[in-house]
Amino acid sequence: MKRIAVIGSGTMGNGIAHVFAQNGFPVSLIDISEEALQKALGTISKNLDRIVAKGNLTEEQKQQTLNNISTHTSMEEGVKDADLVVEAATENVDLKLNIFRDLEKFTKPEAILASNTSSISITKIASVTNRPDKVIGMHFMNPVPVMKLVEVIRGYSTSDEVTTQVIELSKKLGKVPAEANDYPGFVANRILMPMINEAIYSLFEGVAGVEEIDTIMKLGMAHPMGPLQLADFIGLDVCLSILNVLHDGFGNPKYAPCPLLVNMVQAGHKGIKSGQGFYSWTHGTKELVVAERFRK
Ligand SMILES: NC(=O)c1ccc[n+]([C@@H]2O[C@H](COP(=O)([O-])OP(=O)(O)OC[C@H]3O[C@@H](n4cnc5c(N)ncnc54)[C@H](O)[C@@H]3O)[C@@H](O)[C@H]2O)c1
Repeated sequence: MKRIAVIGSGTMGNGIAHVFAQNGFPVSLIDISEEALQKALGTISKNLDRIVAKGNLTEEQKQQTLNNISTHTSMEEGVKDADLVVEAATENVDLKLNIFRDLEKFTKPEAILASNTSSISITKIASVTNRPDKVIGMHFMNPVPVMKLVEVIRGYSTSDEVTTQVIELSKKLGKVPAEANDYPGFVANRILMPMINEAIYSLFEGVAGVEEIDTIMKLGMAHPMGPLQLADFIGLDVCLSILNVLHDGFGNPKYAPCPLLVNMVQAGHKGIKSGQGFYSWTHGTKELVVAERFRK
């Protein structure tokens, strides 16, 4: 696999383009918004500066990395030569199905089509193409240049050959791939989201406060941050939507989202992105201040 196309240049797309480009792959970065593309290039350049400052990359390698990236607002133009497309557009089923219908038309028939979706069925995405054996999940973690894991998700019809190719490619990026089958939440979110939901239930039922829950899980389990802080980072709306996918997909009440989470999202308290969640983020992300509502 030589030429890569990345669809969507937001949080994940710019990181995915960055790691491919830094590892010598020519990347077409595609977004419907020219502004998003320019922002992504700025973010990639800043992130590369950080790697240069640490002595892990030369200024020349930084330039080569940036030269490996071309930007496009036309999907047809951006994907025409791609051997692998990684779709990292907004998490919305209909939007992704439309993108994959277009990819079926605009890519070479042998191209592998991957999605970075957190929760949408790879099998469902594959069903709108004529090559379900070549459709696969490549679930990178945020921030992509830092996080080692790629959860490789096999749809119901994904071939062994394509899975092996994607696993080998992930290793070439310096990542550690781990294979999972396509069931709701795959592995990462199937385990993470119930933990976050249980933390929210513990708060909702008055078992402990925000700081106590996060301190217990952070220090007791050696997690880098507590589950409530992590939920604020991920976005409470994103957590709610993934819990709904688990709840609907398995029909098991153990995945039912905590009513407190539902209320917070309805009130627009979505975590860092809205400034308020379990913590108040109005002063930035350095200082942890428990949101007023949860102060004792
Ligand atoms: N943010 C995370 O922590 C995270 C982690 C793992 C996986 N994901 C998954 O990655 C995907 C992207 O998430 P994100 O957080 O980067 O979203 P984001 O909102 O930051 O970026 C999405 C980008 O997609 C673009 N876009 C929308 N429709 C498009 C189209 N038709 N063609 C091309 N571009 C289009 C938007 O303009 C935007 O720039 C989602 O599927 C999400 O579930 C996110």
